[in-house]
Amino acid sequence: MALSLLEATNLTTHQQPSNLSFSSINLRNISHLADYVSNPNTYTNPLDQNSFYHPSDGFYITHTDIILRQIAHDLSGTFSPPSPPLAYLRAGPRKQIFYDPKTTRAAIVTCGGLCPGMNTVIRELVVGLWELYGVRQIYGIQAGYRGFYSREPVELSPKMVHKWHKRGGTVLETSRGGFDLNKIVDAIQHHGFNQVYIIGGDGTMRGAVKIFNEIQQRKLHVGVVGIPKTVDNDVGIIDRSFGFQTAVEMAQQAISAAHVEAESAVNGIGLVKLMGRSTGHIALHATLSSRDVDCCLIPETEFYLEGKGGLFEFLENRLKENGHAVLVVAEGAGQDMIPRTDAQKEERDESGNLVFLDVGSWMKSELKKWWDRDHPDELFTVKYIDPTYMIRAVPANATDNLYCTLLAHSSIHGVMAGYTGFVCGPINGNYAYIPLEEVAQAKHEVDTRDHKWAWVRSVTNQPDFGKS
Ligand SMILES: Nc1ncnc2c1ncn2[C@@H]1O[C@H](COP(=O)(O)OP(=O)(O)OP(=O)(O)O)[C@@H](O)[C@H]1O
Ligand SMILES: O=P(O)(O)OC[C@H]1O[C@](O)(CO)[C@@H](O)[C@@H]1O
Ligand SMILES: [Mg+2]
Repeated sequence: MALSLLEATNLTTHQQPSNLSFSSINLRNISHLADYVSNPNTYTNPLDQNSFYHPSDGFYITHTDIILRQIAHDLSGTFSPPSPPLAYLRAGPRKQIFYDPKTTRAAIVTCGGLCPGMNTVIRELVVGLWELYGVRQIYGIQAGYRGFYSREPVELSPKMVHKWHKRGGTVLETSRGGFDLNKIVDAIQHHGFNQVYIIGGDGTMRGAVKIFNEIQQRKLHVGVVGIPKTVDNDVGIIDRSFGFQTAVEMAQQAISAAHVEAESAVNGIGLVKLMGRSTGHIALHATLSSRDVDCCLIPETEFYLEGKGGLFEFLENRLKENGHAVLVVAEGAGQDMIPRTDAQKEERDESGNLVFLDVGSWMKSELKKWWDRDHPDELFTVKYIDPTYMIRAVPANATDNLYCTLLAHSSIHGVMAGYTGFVCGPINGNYAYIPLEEVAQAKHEVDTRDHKWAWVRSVTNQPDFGKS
């Protein structure tokens, strides 16, 4: 929705800041309960009475507070960001809310794979709803989407969740599959939930869009918010997903171990497989942080093993020069090179995601075959480390914990203000409300044409596999 700036802000001309040079903005519309529930009641934000807050001028965020998606601009005009510039509503407490805390019943669910910080988000949703808004009916849905209709909700309180941020995983439990739209929305109605907090990855967000649409269809006074969780960092629009930094930090340990093993062997190769189904962000960031890596393979770039410019030639040179090499492979890399049986071609997990073969084991065996063929009389060692679940089944580090807290509180403020069908996340360091559908469709892949991937290649000196 493109609005003129004056329309978007309702400012009179004399109030318009004189140095504002955007003639219009593309402010992404966030659905609101008032769009389809007739005459919803409104209340003054209880933060007004909260002795810790003392809301002063500017404390409450208004519908005129926006976050711009694109903050880098080229004044020469060589690089043109989208015009009109994309903007999102800024997250934060609103003066007027659309829920009576006494009748608010919130449900929290976690879906998909684990990610550091899930428990922190749950904890902070509970504590935030309780302490900031005085909500007392807060429930955890167990075992993912299927838990809405197959398990009894668990009542949550600040006392109960007090230490959850110290624990990895999700105390509520999670699962894949089990998405039955009607059963889920029926259960939401049956339990009288009027706020639903959905923590999950791309698949979860696609499910959340359907729940939100169905709730609108049924004209229910129920707010739906998605809190993006993905250790792979593959959710688009937001700066990064929570838990990602923790995972990268954990990956360092595996890379260091692989390096030590490789260095301590004759012609030693340390091979590390890291998570990343369709994106190589963890592998890329771990490589850049570690500097022990000689080659990083990600799903976004193809590679080949044999011949000129191939991986084996590169490793051979590395072994000649240094006596050892470290190879990092994202789990989704090279999947089309691994032979699959017909049954394996069809294998899917409960959510319908293709089951990947273990690229690390395959690579280890290919490396051995190559060396035995080309250097039958020389020693050679491949040490394969697969820290897959170790990097995501840990509690969040301090930075991610803080991030989870702000994310949870910003989500609560948005829902209490009547917004629905949105995702909360940081854009250029500021928390914003983004339409759920937009996030469900956006994908965040490694851009192999940008400077970060060039850094990886310059740090490792790895081949470009015929790309340039
Ligand atoms: N297109 C879809 N429509 C409705 N529900 C979906 C859809 N895709 C996935 N889901 C449901 O969302 C839940 C989580 O999906 P999935 O297993 O793909 O994990 P995810 O949310 O992508 O998290 P991650 O991949 O980061 O672990 C599952 O219950 C799955 O059934
Ligand atoms: O074994 P699980 O629990 O299905 O999770 C594995 C998947 O989860 C992810 O971490 C995404 O959350 C992927 O990188 C990986 O393919
Ligand atoms: Mg996913």
